[in-house]
Amino acid sequence: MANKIEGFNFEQRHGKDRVRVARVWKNKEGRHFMVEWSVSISLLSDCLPAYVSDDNSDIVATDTMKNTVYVKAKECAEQLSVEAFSIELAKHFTSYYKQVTTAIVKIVEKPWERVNVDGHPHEHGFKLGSEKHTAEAVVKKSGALQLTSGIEGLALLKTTKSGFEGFIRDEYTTLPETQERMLATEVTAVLRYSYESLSSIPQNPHYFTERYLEVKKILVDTFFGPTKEGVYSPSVQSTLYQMARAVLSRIPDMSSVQLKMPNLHFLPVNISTKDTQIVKFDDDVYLPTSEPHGTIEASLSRFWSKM
Ligand SMILES: O=c1[nH]c(=O)c2[nH]c(=O)[nH]c2[nH]1
Repeated sequence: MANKIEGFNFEQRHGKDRVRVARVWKNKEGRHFMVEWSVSISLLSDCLPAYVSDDNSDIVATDTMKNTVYVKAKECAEQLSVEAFSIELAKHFTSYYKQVTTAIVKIVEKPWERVNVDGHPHEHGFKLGSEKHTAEAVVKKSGALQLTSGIEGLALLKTTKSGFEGFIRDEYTTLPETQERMLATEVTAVLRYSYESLSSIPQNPHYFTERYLEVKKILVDTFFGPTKEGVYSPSVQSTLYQMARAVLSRIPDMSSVQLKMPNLHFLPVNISTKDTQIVKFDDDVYLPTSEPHGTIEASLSRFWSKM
């Protein structure tokens, strides 16, 4: 919210970060379903008097925002996607309070997965997986919507079919060219949907979960290639582009993909004394590192996208 006050420009928003909620649903057959979410809410609202004249009468208390998360979780009779819940909450704040013009709700889902015991899915047992599903809904009073889904911490590694050659060589360069190296990364993806209003989104409560799983599969399959022969990566940049392109070409209702793919280096190990070599690297012993690491990121969007 931009305002002019006493000759200054003033922008403000308020909200509640990291409201943690877990929700369990039980079906008639005795199977339990659960999610754990960390919800962050930010409201753009007409509440200038609270800042400039000590009048809180237009303020939605952040404590109320926190309570609303639990009330809305209770009201969800069936399991729903993290996207659908973020839209539900954002819609509530913009429609319930006349002061609120825009609500931004971001949720990070903890990756609880049903366990298998002796090859059978457990009715009420879950274990923590790795990568996280995120969603952000920005909803305006008019019903205008911006929706993104995300993947955080998708760690991928392949032990061959990767190289890096032909880069700039100058008096600062020591990195040898190679057609054989390890390639490891931890993908962060932000996926923007093309829906622009609340009334245009798919009503199936699992729709966005299905798309999320589909995107994850496309990213992973493109990174690795076919199971036996794999696919050669001439750089992280090239692999990133192939991954982003595959998502946009196969998911029609996504308008843009932003990928961050750090290059997590595995350094060849060579150890020698002044007389002998104790360990000679033969694409076998590596020193895994996390610092420093390369940072490679890009976003790909359709021409008609508003991003
Ligand atoms: O795939 C890579 N891209 C780079 O930009 C880069 N830079 C570097 O040192 N190694 C690599 N690898």
